[in-house]
Amino acid sequence: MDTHFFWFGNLMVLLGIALLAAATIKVTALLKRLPNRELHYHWQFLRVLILMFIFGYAGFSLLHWGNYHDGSSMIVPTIFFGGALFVLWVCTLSLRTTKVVQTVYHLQKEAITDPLMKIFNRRYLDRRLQEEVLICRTGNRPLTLMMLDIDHFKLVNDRYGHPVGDEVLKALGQLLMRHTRHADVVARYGGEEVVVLLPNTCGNEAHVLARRLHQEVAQLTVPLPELNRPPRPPLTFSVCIGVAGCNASNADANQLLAAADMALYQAKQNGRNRVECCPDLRLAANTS
Ligand SMILES: Nc1nc2c(ncn2[C@@H]2O[C@H](COP(=O)(O)OP(=O)(O)OP(=O)(O)O)[C@@H](O)[C@H]2O)c(=O)[nH]1
Repeated sequence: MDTHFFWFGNLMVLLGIALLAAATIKVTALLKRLPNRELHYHWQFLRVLILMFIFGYAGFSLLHWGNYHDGSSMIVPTIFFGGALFVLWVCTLSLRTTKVVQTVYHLQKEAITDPLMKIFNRRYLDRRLQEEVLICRTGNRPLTLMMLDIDHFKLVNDRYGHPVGDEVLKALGQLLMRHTRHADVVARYGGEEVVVLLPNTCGNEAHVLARRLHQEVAQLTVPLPELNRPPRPPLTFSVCIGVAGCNASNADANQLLAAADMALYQAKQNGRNRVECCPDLRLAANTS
Protein backbone atom coordinates (compact mmCIF):
# COMPACT_ATOMS: atom_id res chain seq x y z
CA MET A 1 0.00 0.00 0.00
CA ASP A 2 1.23 3.48 -0.93
CA THR A 3 1.39 5.23 2.47
CA HIS A 4 1.15 8.63 0.76
CA PHE A 5 -2.32 7.84 -0.52
CA PHE A 6 -3.24 6.33 2.85
CA TRP A 7 -2.36 9.45 4.80
CA PHE A 8 -3.55 11.88 2.19
CA GLY A 9 -7.00 10.25 1.87
CA ASN A 10 -7.53 10.08 5.64
CA LEU A 11 -6.24 13.60 6.14
CA MET A 12 -8.61 15.07 3.54
CA VAL A 13 -11.67 13.59 5.26
CA LEU A 14 -10.47 14.59 8.76
CA LEU A 15 -9.70 18.12 7.58
CA GLY A 16 -13.17 18.20 6.03
CA ILE A 17 -14.64 17.39 9.47
CA ALA A 18 -12.57 20.19 11.06
CA LEU A 19 -13.72 22.70 8.41
CA LEU A 20 -17.37 21.73 8.93
CA ALA A 21 -16.96 22.13 12.72
CA ALA A 22 -15.51 25.61 12.10
CA ALA A 23 -18.51 26.35 9.86
CA THR A 24 -20.95 25.51 12.68
CA ILE A 25 -19.10 28.00 14.92
CA LYS A 26 -19.55 30.70 12.25
CA VAL A 27 -23.25 29.85 11.91
CA THR A 28 -23.67 30.07 15.71
CA ALA A 29 -22.03 33.52 15.69
CA LEU A 30 -24.28 34.55 12.82
CA LEU A 31 -27.41 33.34 14.65
CA LYS A 32 -26.57 35.63 17.60
CA ARG A 33 -26.64 38.63 15.28
CA LEU A 34 -29.84 37.84 13.39
CA PRO A 35 -32.93 39.75 14.50
CA ASN A 36 -35.24 38.08 12.01
CA ARG A 37 -37.07 34.96 13.27
CA GLU A 38 -37.59 33.38 9.86
CA LEU A 39 -33.92 33.75 8.93
CA HIS A 40 -33.10 32.21 12.31
CA TYR A 41 -35.01 29.05 11.45
CA HIS A 42 -33.27 28.76 8.07
CA TRP A 43 -29.80 29.11 9.56
CA GLN A 44 -30.62 26.71 12.41
CA PHE A 45 -31.73 24.18 9.83
CA LEU A 46 -28.49 24.72 7.94
CA ARG A 47 -26.50 24.17 11.14
CA VAL A 48 -28.28 20.86 11.71
CA LEU A 49 -27.46 19.86 8.12
CA ILE A 50 -23.78 20.68 8.68
CA LEU A 51 -23.77 18.59 11.87
CA MET A 52 -25.29 15.70 9.91
CA PHE A 53 -22.53 16.08 7.33
CA ILE A 54 -19.94 15.90 10.13
CA PHE A 55 -21.41 12.57 11.25
CA GLY A 56 -21.50 11.41 7.61
CA TYR A 57 -17.83 12.33 7.12
CA ALA A 58 -16.86 10.60 10.38
CA GLY A 59 -18.75 7.42 9.39
CA PHE A 60 -17.13 7.44 5.97
CA SER A 61 -13.70 7.93 7.52
CA LEU A 62 -14.15 4.92 9.84
CA LEU A 63 -15.48 2.67 7.06
CA HIS A 64 -12.80 3.60 4.54
CA TRP A 65 -9.83 3.93 6.90
CA GLY A 66 -6.85 2.57 4.94
CA ASN A 67 -8.83 2.08 1.69
CA TYR A 68 -6.87 4.67 -0.22
CA HIS A 69 -4.43 2.94 -2.54
CA ASP A 70 -4.28 4.97 -5.75
CA GLY A 71 -5.22 8.24 -7.40
CA SER A 72 -8.81 7.22 -8.18
CA SER A 73 -9.53 6.44 -4.51
CA MET A 74 -8.61 10.07 -3.74
CA ILE A 75 -11.63 11.46 -5.64
CA VAL A 76 -14.16 11.09 -2.81
CA PRO A 77 -11.89 12.48 -0.03
CA THR A 78 -10.99 15.41 -2.29
CA ILE A 79 -14.68 16.16 -2.98
CA PHE A 80 -15.40 15.89 0.77
CA PHE A 81 -12.62 18.33 1.55
CA GLY A 82 -13.69 20.75 -1.22
CA GLY A 83 -17.33 20.60 -0.09
CA ALA A 84 -16.41 21.36 3.52
CA LEU A 85 -14.15 24.23 2.43
CA PHE A 86 -17.00 25.65 0.35
CA VAL A 87 -19.44 25.42 3.30
CA LEU A 88 -16.97 27.16 5.64
CA TRP A 89 -16.32 29.87 3.06
CA VAL A 90 -20.02 30.60 2.55
CA CYS A 91 -20.65 30.71 6.33
CA THR A 92 -17.64 32.99 6.93
CA LEU A 93 -18.70 35.37 4.15
CA SER A 94 -22.30 35.41 5.43
CA LEU A 95 -21.08 36.33 8.91
CA ARG A 96 -18.79 39.06 7.59
CA THR A 97 -21.52 40.46 5.33
CA THR A 98 -23.93 40.56 8.28
CA LYS A 99 -21.35 42.42 10.39
CA VAL A 100 -20.73 44.99 7.64
CA VAL A 101 -24.46 45.52 7.01
CA GLN A 102 -25.11 45.93 10.75
CA THR A 103 -22.24 48.42 11.09
CA VAL A 104 -23.57 50.48 8.18
CA TYR A 105 -27.08 50.34 9.67
CA HIS A 106 -25.84 51.55 13.07
CA LEU A 107 -23.78 54.35 11.49
CA GLN A 108 -26.77 55.47 9.43
CA LYS A 109 -28.98 55.38 12.52
CA GLU A 110 -26.42 57.33 14.53
CA ALA A 111 -26.19 59.97 11.79
CA ILE A 112 -29.91 60.73 12.11
CA THR A 113 -30.40 60.25 15.86
CA ASP A 114 -29.99 62.74 18.68
CA PRO A 115 -27.61 61.04 21.13
CA LEU A 116 -29.24 62.48 24.25
CA MET A 117 -32.96 62.32 23.57
CA LYS A 118 -32.79 59.20 21.35
CA ILE A 119 -35.15 60.76 18.83
CA PHE A 120 -34.38 61.94 15.29
CA ASN A 121 -32.10 64.94 14.80
CA ARG A 122 -32.60 68.15 12.85
CA ARG A 123 -30.85 66.79 9.74
CA TYR A 124 -33.33 63.93 9.45
CA LEU A 125 -36.28 66.23 10.19
CA ASP A 126 -35.27 68.62 7.39
CA ARG A 127 -35.12 65.77 4.90
CA ARG A 128 -38.38 64.16 5.96
CA LEU A 129 -40.17 67.50 6.07
CA GLN A 130 -39.29 68.17 2.42
CA GLU A 131 -40.44 64.66 1.47
CA GLU A 132 -43.71 64.93 3.39
CA VAL A 133 -44.47 68.36 1.93
CA LEU A 134 -44.05 66.87 -1.54
CA ILE A 135 -46.35 63.94 -0.65
CA CYS A 136 -48.86 66.43 0.76
CA ARG A 137 -48.80 68.47 -2.47
CA THR A 138 -48.85 65.66 -4.99
CA GLY A 139 -50.91 63.13 -3.03
CA ASN A 140 -53.38 65.67 -1.62
CA ARG A 141 -52.77 64.44 1.95
CA PRO A 142 -53.03 66.72 5.01
CA LEU A 143 -49.82 67.35 6.91
CA THR A 144 -49.50 68.77 10.43
CA LEU A 145 -46.57 69.68 12.62
CA MET A 146 -46.20 70.29 16.35
CA MET A 147 -43.46 72.27 18.02
CA LEU A 148 -42.89 71.57 21.73
CA ASP A 149 -40.81 73.57 24.15
CA ILE A 150 -40.22 72.87 27.84
CA ASP A 151 -41.35 75.72 30.08
CA HIS A 152 -38.67 77.50 32.11
CA PHE A 153 -36.13 74.83 31.28
CA LYS A 154 -33.29 77.18 32.13
CA LEU A 155 -34.60 77.19 35.72
CA VAL A 156 -34.42 73.37 35.82
CA ASN A 157 -30.78 73.51 34.79
CA ASP A 158 -29.98 76.34 37.18
CA ARG A 159 -31.78 74.81 40.14
CA TYR A 160 -30.93 71.12 39.77
CA GLY A 161 -27.94 71.08 37.41
CA HIS A 162 -27.43 70.07 33.79
CA PRO A 163 -27.47 66.29 34.43
CA VAL A 164 -31.04 66.60 35.76
CA GLY A 165 -31.89 68.79 32.73
CA ASP A 166 -30.56 66.01 30.52
CA GLU A 167 -32.75 63.45 32.31
CA VAL A 168 -35.78 65.68 31.67
CA LEU A 169 -34.93 65.80 27.96
CA LYS A 170 -34.47 62.01 27.84
CA ALA A 171 -37.79 61.41 29.60
CA LEU A 172 -39.56 63.77 27.22
CA GLY A 173 -38.04 62.02 24.20
CA GLN A 174 -39.17 58.60 25.47
CA LEU A 175 -42.67 59.85 26.23
CA LEU A 176 -43.08 61.32 22.75
CA MET A 177 -41.85 58.11 21.12
CA ARG A 178 -44.34 56.08 23.20
CA HIS A 179 -47.33 58.23 22.29
CA THR A 180 -46.81 58.75 18.57
CA ARG A 181 -47.24 56.48 15.57
CA HIS A 182 -44.41 54.77 13.74
CA ALA A 183 -45.08 57.01 10.73
CA ASP A 184 -44.67 60.22 12.76
CA VAL A 185 -41.29 61.91 12.96
CA VAL A 186 -40.22 63.00 16.45
CA ALA A 187 -37.08 65.13 16.15
CA ARG A 188 -34.99 67.44 18.31
CA TYR A 189 -35.22 70.83 16.66
CA GLY A 190 -32.90 72.78 18.94
CA GLY A 191 -31.86 72.89 22.63
CA GLU A 192 -35.12 71.92 24.37
CA GLU A 193 -37.38 72.26 21.34
CA VAL A 194 -38.87 69.18 19.72
CA VAL A 195 -40.81 68.90 16.48
CA VAL A 196 -43.36 66.16 15.82
CA LEU A 197 -44.20 65.83 12.14
CA LEU A 198 -47.55 64.11 11.55
CA PRO A 199 -47.98 62.88 7.98
CA ASN A 200 -51.50 62.29 6.69
CA THR A 201 -53.01 63.90 9.80
CA CYS A 202 -55.68 66.57 9.71
CA GLY A 203 -55.77 69.61 11.98
CA ASN A 204 -58.39 68.20 14.37
CA GLU A 205 -56.46 64.98 14.90
CA ALA A 206 -53.23 66.91 15.50
CA HIS A 207 -54.94 69.14 18.01
CA VAL A 208 -56.33 66.15 19.94
CA LEU A 209 -52.90 64.51 19.97
CA ALA A 210 -51.22 67.74 21.10
CA ARG A 211 -53.62 68.03 24.04
CA ARG A 212 -53.02 64.41 24.97
CA LEU A 213 -49.25 64.85 24.84
CA HIS A 214 -49.55 68.01 26.90
CA GLN A 215 -51.44 66.08 29.60
CA GLU A 216 -49.04 63.13 29.49
CA VAL A 217 -46.08 65.47 30.01
CA ALA A 218 -47.85 67.04 33.00
CA GLN A 219 -48.00 63.58 34.62
CA LEU A 220 -44.39 62.72 33.83
CA THR A 221 -41.98 62.63 36.77
CA VAL A 222 -38.19 62.67 36.80
CA PRO A 223 -36.49 61.42 39.99
CA LEU A 224 -34.01 63.82 41.55
CA PRO A 225 -30.64 62.53 42.77
CA GLU A 226 -30.41 62.40 46.55
CA LEU A 227 -26.73 63.46 46.86
CA ASN A 228 -26.63 63.15 50.70
CA ARG A 229 -29.74 65.31 51.00
CA PRO A 230 -33.09 64.17 52.39
CA PRO A 231 -35.22 62.56 49.64
CA ARG A 232 -36.94 65.11 47.42
CA PRO A 233 -40.19 64.61 45.49
CA PRO A 234 -39.62 63.84 41.80
CA LEU A 235 -39.45 66.72 39.36
CA THR A 236 -42.45 67.56 37.18
CA PHE A 237 -42.50 70.02 34.33
CA SER A 238 -44.78 71.41 31.63
CA VAL A 239 -44.51 72.15 27.93
CA CYS A 240 -45.97 74.54 25.40
CA ILE A 241 -47.08 73.09 22.09
CA GLY A 242 -47.67 75.01 18.87
CA VAL A 243 -49.61 73.19 16.15
CA ALA A 244 -49.76 74.11 12.47
CA GLY A 245 -50.85 72.33 9.32
CA CYS A 246 -51.01 72.52 5.57
CA ASN A 247 -52.71 70.90 2.63
CA ALA A 248 -51.99 70.39 -1.06
CA SER A 249 -52.70 74.01 -1.95
CA ASN A 250 -50.41 75.69 0.60
CA ALA A 251 -47.79 73.10 1.54
CA ASP A 252 -44.41 74.65 2.22
CA ALA A 253 -41.81 73.40 4.70
CA ASN A 254 -40.58 76.79 5.90
CA GLN A 255 -44.06 78.22 6.25
CA LEU A 256 -45.23 75.18 8.18
CA LEU A 257 -42.32 75.47 10.62
CA ALA A 258 -42.84 79.23 10.94
CA ALA A 259 -46.57 78.78 11.63
CA ALA A 260 -45.91 76.16 14.35
CA ASP A 261 -43.22 78.40 15.83
CA MET A 262 -45.66 81.30 15.87
CA ALA A 263 -48.30 79.17 17.64
CA LEU A 264 -45.65 78.10 20.16
CA TYR A 265 -44.73 81.72 20.75
CA GLN A 266 -48.41 82.48 21.35
CA ALA A 267 -48.56 79.66 23.91
CA LYS A 268 -45.56 81.16 25.75
CA GLN A 269 -47.13 84.62 25.58
CA ASN A 270 -50.44 83.32 26.91
CA GLY A 271 -48.86 82.06 30.11
CA ARG A 272 -47.10 78.77 29.14
CA ASN A 273 -48.24 75.20 29.96
CA ARG A 274 -50.71 75.12 27.05
CA VAL A 275 -51.43 74.12 23.47
CA GLU A 276 -52.01 76.73 20.78
CA CYS A 277 -52.93 76.12 17.17
CA CYS A 278 -52.17 78.41 14.27
CA PRO A 279 -55.43 80.32 13.57
CA ASP A 280 -56.24 78.61 10.26
CA LEU A 281 -55.19 75.12 11.31
CA ARG A 282 -58.52 73.50 10.40
CA LEU A 283 -58.57 75.16 7.00
CA ALA A 284 -54.88 74.59 6.44
CA ALA A 285 -54.81 70.86 7.14
CA ASN A 286 -58.34 69.62 6.47
CA THR A 287 -59.07 65.95 5.84
CA SER A 288 -58.56 65.14 2.19
N1 LIG B 1 -29.43 70.08 30.34
C1 LIG B 1 -29.48 70.55 29.11
N2 LIG B 1 -29.87 71.81 28.88
C2 LIG B 1 -29.95 72.26 27.62
C3 LIG B 1 -29.64 71.43 26.52
N3 LIG B 1 -29.82 72.15 25.39
C4 LIG B 1 -30.24 73.39 25.78
N4 LIG B 1 -30.33 73.45 27.11
C5 LIG B 1 -30.73 74.59 27.96
O1 LIG B 1 -32.07 74.96 27.67
C6 LIG B 1 -32.26 76.27 28.21
C7 LIG B 1 -33.18 77.04 27.30
O2 LIG B 1 -33.47 78.20 27.95
P1 LIG B 1 -34.47 79.30 27.36
O3 LIG B 1 -34.36 79.32 25.86
O4 LIG B 1 -34.24 80.57 28.10
O5 LIG B 1 -35.91 78.73 27.63
P2 LIG B 1 -36.71 78.44 28.99
O6 LIG B 1 -35.88 78.68 30.20
O7 LIG B 1 -37.29 77.09 28.83
O8 LIG B 1 -37.83 79.51 28.95
P3 LIG B 1 -39.18 79.44 28.14
O9 LIG B 1 -38.94 78.57 26.95
O10 LIG B 1 -39.44 80.85 27.74
O11 LIG B 1 -40.21 78.89 29.05
C8 LIG B 1 -30.88 76.87 28.34
O12 LIG B 1 -30.56 77.03 29.70
C9 LIG B 1 -29.94 75.83 27.73
O13 LIG B 1 -28.69 75.76 28.39
C10 LIG B 1 -29.18 70.10 26.80
O14 LIG B 1 -28.89 69.30 25.90
N5 LIG B 1 -29.13 69.70 28.09
